[in-house]
Amino acid sequence: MPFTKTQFPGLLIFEPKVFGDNRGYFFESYNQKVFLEEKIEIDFVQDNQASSTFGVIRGLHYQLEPYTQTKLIRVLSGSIIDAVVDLRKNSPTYGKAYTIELSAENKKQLLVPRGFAHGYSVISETAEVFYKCDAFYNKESEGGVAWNDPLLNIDWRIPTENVKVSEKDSIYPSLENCKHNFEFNG
Ligand SMILES: Cc1cn([C@H]2C[C@H](O)[C@@H](COP(=O)(O)OP(=O)(O)O[C@H]3O[C@H](C)C(=O)[C@H](O)[C@H]3O)O2)c(=O)[nH]c1=O
Repeated sequence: MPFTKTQFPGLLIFEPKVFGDNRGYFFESYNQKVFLEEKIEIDFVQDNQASSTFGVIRGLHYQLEPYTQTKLIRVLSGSIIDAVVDLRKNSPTYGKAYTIELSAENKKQLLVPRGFAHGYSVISETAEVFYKCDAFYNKESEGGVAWNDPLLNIDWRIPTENVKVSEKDSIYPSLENCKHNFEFNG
């Protein structure tokens, strides 16, 4: 079964079957049939790709309704610590953070439902991250939570004294002061 549940409802680890041989490997990085077999029906509409160097943190970001995004995240090269925070107000894991190492080597993917803030740190020299989204980018609906919120206590596994973040990522509020939350649909 290519999907592994986490303690966070709807947050799944996806590990497609990898076909290795003396040339290298092949795998279907996404196949709608595999998701539909598990009753996971997502209409992805946008693919994103970002390259970052060691010590970068991007996040923790979300988009507000009606532009909330489900994301399927994987790493094309290098390694990241992928982090999500459950912002679904009635979820049993509301306010909790989850982290996982995603890498070109482990070929793991993370399926992040709508209602989570998402970010990642780069723990290799460089990392290229690719993710599918089921809603379009909408700058005006962007929001975020502080990557260094002490209550979230995310272990980014990089030295944070000289972390590389964008200007907007250095001014997002802590979760406690974040005025946004989302519906939880079980
Ligand atoms: C996200 C996005 C950005 N852009 C433009 C806007 C900026 O001119 C430039 C860089 O955007 P930003 O600094 O917001 O990129 P990230 O910091 O990687 O943002 C992402 O970081 C975390 C990890 C996420 O999960 C989100 O997908 C997204 O918020 O790309 C676009 O044109 N389309 C897009 O979908």
